[in-house]
Amino acid sequence: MTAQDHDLGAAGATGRGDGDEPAPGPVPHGRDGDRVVAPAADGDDGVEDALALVGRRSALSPRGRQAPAPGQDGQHSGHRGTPWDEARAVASRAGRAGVLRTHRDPLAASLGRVLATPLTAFIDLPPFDTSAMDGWAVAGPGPWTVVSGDNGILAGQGEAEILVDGTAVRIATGARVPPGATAVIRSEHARTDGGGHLHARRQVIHGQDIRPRGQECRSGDQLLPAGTLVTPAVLGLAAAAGYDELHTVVRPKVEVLVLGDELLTEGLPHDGLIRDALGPMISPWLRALGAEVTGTRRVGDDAEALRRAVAESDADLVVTTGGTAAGPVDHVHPMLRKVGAELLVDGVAVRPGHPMLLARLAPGRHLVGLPGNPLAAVSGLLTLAEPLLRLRSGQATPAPYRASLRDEVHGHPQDTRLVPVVHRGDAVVPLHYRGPAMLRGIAAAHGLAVVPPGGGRPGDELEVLDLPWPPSSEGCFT
Ligand SMILES: Nc1nc2c(c(=O)[nH]1)N[C@H]1C(S)=C(S)[C@@H](COP(=O)(O)OP(=O)(O)OC[C@H]3O[C@@H](n4cnc5c(N)ncnc54)[C@H](O)[C@@H]3O)O[C@H]1N2
Ligand code: MOO
Repeated sequence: MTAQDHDLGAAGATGRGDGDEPAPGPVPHGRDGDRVVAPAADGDDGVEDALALVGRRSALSPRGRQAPAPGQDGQHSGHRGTPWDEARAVASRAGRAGVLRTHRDPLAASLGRVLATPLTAFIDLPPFDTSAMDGWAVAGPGPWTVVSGDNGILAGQGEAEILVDGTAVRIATGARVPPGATAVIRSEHARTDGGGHLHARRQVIHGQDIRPRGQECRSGDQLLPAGTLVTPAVLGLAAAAGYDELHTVVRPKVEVLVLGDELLTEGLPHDGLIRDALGPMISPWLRALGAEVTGTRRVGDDAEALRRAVAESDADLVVTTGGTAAGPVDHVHPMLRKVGAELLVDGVAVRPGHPMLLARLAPGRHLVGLPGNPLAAVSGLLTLAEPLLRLRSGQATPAPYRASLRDEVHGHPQDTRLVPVVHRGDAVVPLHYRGPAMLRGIAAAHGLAVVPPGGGRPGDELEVLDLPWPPSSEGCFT
């Protein structure tokens, strides 16, 4: 396989008291030191909205600045973060920066990549007039004299002799229709008599059951545009159209760094330690978004190990999990400052996940910092990593998709909310268990509804970010 550089890029809460529902008053849930006193039965810890309502942030664009020191600037100095849609636009622009690498590979190796150039028909399809049924090719009106016995014309044979008017020949599905034939009669719609003649049992229409040459496409027609994801069906079409290899965009290389000394990679949580939920989740999710994940490394809460891992990485995108806030071992901001990164997005006005960030490490190389709370990490994945990877892997941008909300979802006063939903008929239904530290809702979800500040009421048409895999079942937490 040859890799070549191509410049394409330059080119539920249904009122069961989920704790993430803000209350109408100034502070929704009481805080007790580190403990948040949430009103919820099945919801989350409520911290996000409590923090929002005490107004931690002012509006301050991070664009063009180096990473600030925690407590000195950035997300911990009181700014509210980049509006959600603006953050996605910045991530898209980051994904467009630089050059897309493309290559030509055999069909099977191209599955899951994106077409770098349109799929154009080399030939007419079908390439010849083809019988659509097993039966008889006939010429002119019947009855017809049968001109050959045995199997007649089979699929895969060269061009047959001209069929003269008043004659019929046996033909198989997929065989070339002989010149002169005017119709194909299915075997069950015809009978032969003892005298070697064929009689139709029903009316014969000119051209019936013949697939004419070029019915699906003519040579030179565009079958699929650049930017199309190569699915199994695309492989089939490409093969039918005569392709042996496909010209696709090289998947961007992504490395995942999982932060946190409290994380276990196996067994049951114990003694304050918990299982790493993001290591197993982020890498396949990134693959589903079009990335080639080169590895997932656990770097603990070691500031120097994190700096080294980022400085030494040759990935197009580094994704970190955890350590985005201002705790004593939250090393992402200081590390970005040390490696001279430029913060493009430093906090987003979205719940959960507001400490998420996007930084430029070098021209065409970026870092997405996902917050450690697992649903907040998903929010960061879809807000920042998804648009960046979509552009970086050459995928076409789908039109935003909206669906009607079935049940009310309370809004955050200023921020967008991303709420796990399932599709039910024409509507989406919000799921429970959607607190920032919970995965139970998203694991059953078909997508995330984008709930604007102020909330959504039944019947509102909300944008839905579908998850990059087919819905498996109806969610059971509505
Ligand atoms: N004083 C403030 N504290 C916090 C704020 C804030 O604005 N001011 N924001 C809160 C929000 S919102 C989030 S989200 C988190 C973000 O924290 P970090 O990105 O620094 O993440 P950690 O502190 O490392 O972890 C947070 C939480 O998530 C758990 N975690 C981390 N990694 C994993 C993993 N791989 N699998 C499962 N769980 C993980 C970790 O144990 C913590 O419980 O900060 C809030 N605090
Ligand atoms: O509440 Mo945090 O949202 O987990 O970003």
